Formats: sequence, structure tokens, C-alpha cells
Amino acid sequence: MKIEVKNLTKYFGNFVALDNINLEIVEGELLALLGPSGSGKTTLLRMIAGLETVDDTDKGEILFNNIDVSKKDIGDRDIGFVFQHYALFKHMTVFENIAFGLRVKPKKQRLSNDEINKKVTKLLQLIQLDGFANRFPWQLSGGQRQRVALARALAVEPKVLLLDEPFGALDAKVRADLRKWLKELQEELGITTVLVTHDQEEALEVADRIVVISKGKIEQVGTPEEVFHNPANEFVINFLGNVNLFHGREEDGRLNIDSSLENQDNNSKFLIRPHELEIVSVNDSEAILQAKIKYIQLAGSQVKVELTHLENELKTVLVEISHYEFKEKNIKKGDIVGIRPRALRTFEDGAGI
Ligand SMILES: Nc1ncnc2c1ncn2[C@@H]1O[C@H](COP(=O)(O)OP(=O)(O)OP(=O)(O)O)[C@@H](O)[C@H]1O
Repeated sequence: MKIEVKNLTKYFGNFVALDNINLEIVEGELLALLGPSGSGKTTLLRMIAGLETVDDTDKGEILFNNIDVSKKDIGDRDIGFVFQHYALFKHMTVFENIAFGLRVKPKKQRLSNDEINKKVTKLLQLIQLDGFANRFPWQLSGGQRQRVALARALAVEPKVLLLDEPFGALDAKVRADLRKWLKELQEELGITTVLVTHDQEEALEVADRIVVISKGKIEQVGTPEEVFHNPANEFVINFLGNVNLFHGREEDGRLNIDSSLENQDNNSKFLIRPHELEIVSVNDSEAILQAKIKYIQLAGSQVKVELTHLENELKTVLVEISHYEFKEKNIKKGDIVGIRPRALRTFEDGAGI
């Protein structure tokens, strides 16, 4: 199913929750709506679902395969929905939870008991919970419950799958496992999927494309690689990870730091990610500033080094290097070193990254 959102503006009273959203969701893709709390992600998802309507005071339309569904009820949109909080029926077994949508279908469309049994058994295999059919939700872990919720949504063979922070309530390790699993499952089924998340890592890892939203507006739409490596603006680069802000001027591909340019135009603003900085010797001719090493965090896949500017102790710089490079350079807390950017790029609006 292809979904198009055209010129969509949603008001809650005088408050503009969505501001002229234009978006095309391609058949079979996994699209992540990523943004901070209150940016409008859930509102957009609920409008696609039909849980929130396009009222007379609102503007725009939502099309499913070129047909306007703006006024259609959730029941007529052929969607499956999974929320953050497990919405399983407590008094029903795993099997009955998954079978629920099939059993409540009108008699004419309803499958026979045999067919329902076959279908639920297949879904249990798909979510890797065969053998759990007769358990009750309280006998499952959080991750297992969310897999059952997903199977329940898939049972009625929806054309679109809408996921609102489905792993939000789970711990980091379970989340990481489940998102890998979801990605594989979604690719296998080829079902058009929209995932709401405020977790950058989650969006970068599972999505085919990411829509970055802030204050009801789309800031950028692109593949994970595009939004991470070619952010459209300052909001996107800041939202997608740590970033260092420097002020200065670029001359012959080299950045000359000049803190007197703070509060000036965007041309003096350079945003550089921690992994795009290098630690060099204090008198390296390509160093853009001198700094003192304040803190070294060795745990994790990269070594995180926090430094303070030598000229202004209140200013910190974050650098991420590999463990190999860290050992090779033999740096320690308290060392005075130079900082050199590995590359310089500029935004369309003038700010450099
Ligand atoms: N029914 C409503 N009535 C009034 N305001 C609403 C309603 N629903 C949402 N809002 C407001 O619209 C804005 C967007 O909310 P929304 O839930 O879409 O944000 P979100 O990006 O999903 O945030 P979160 O990550 O915190 O869930 C918020 O400021 C919220 O307070």
C-alpha cells in the first residue's frame, strides 16, 4: 500500500500540531517518524490510522493507493496497530489474543476454526513463540508480549502496519534484539510500515527512510545515511547525535577558530561530530585549537574523550576515536593536545559541519 499525506495541517484548538505535512510512503518500506517529545509524531501516525480525523478546521488529505481515506473510519483502513504499552487481553491466552481479530470478523468473512488454528500456529512460529500458545500475558516477558501484540496486529493481514514506540517500555538489550528481529520480519513480509520513535539509534538501524519532525514540521526526509551524514540543517545534526559547535572562518579548507564571532551569522558556525575530530600533538600545524583532556571513557565500542579548550575552560570538546587509535596515541587525562577536524563541510544555510 502506498500512502500519501498532502498539505496536512492539524489543529488542537489554536495549537498547530502538524504544519503542512507532505509525505509519500512507498509500498513495502519501513518509514520511521523521528523527533523529540511533542513534535507531532504520534499525531501524524494517529491521523494515518484514522484514530485522529481531518476535521473541517484542518487542512489536507491522506491517500491510500490514490484513494482519499481522510474521512474513513479506522476499521475501514486495513491497518494493524501496535502501541508502546502492551494492549494484550489479560484474561486470554497468547493463542486467543492472536486469534482475536479473526474471531470477531463478520460471519461471512470469518475463517473456520481449523483455518484460524493453522493461521495462529504459523504466526506463533513467525514471532518465534511456538510452545507459548497456552500461556497468559502475565507469564511472558515484556519483549515476548510485544511480539504477541505484533502477531495479533498481523493476523488480520493488514495492508499497513503502524507502530507507536513499540519497544519503548523495554530495556536496552531487549530493544536492540527486537528491532533487529522486526527489521527482518518486516522485510520478509514486505508490509508498508510506519514506526514512531524518539530513539535516533532505533530509527537509524531499522528504517529504510527517516522523517525528522520538529514542532509539527518536517525538517528532513532521507535514508539513515542521508540524514546522518548530510543533515539538512542544525536541528537535524543536533538531534541525530552529539555535536561540537565552533565559531570561526574557513580559509583554504582550514578552519580558523575565532570565538569573537559567536552570535554572528551562520557563516561563522561550524558543527562537527565527535568522530570527525582527531586528537593530534599540541603543536601540530593543522590543529584548530589546543585543549586539555578532562575525561576518558573507555567502555563502549569507541573511546570517548572530553576535553576543555585551553583558552576557555568552560568550553568542552567531545572526540570519539577507536580503541586502536587511543592506544597508539598513548593519551592520558591531563594531557594538553591539539584538535584537528578530519573534514569540513558546509550547510546550504551557511553553517559548516
Ligand atoms: N488531543 C489533543 N488535544 C490537544 N493537544 C494535543 C492532543 N494530542 C496531542 N496534542 C499536542 O500536540 C503536540 C504533539 O503531540 P504528539 O503526541 O503528536 O507528539 P509526539 O511527537 O508523539 O511526542 P511523544 O514522543 O512525547 O509521544 C503536543 O504538544 C501535544 O500536547
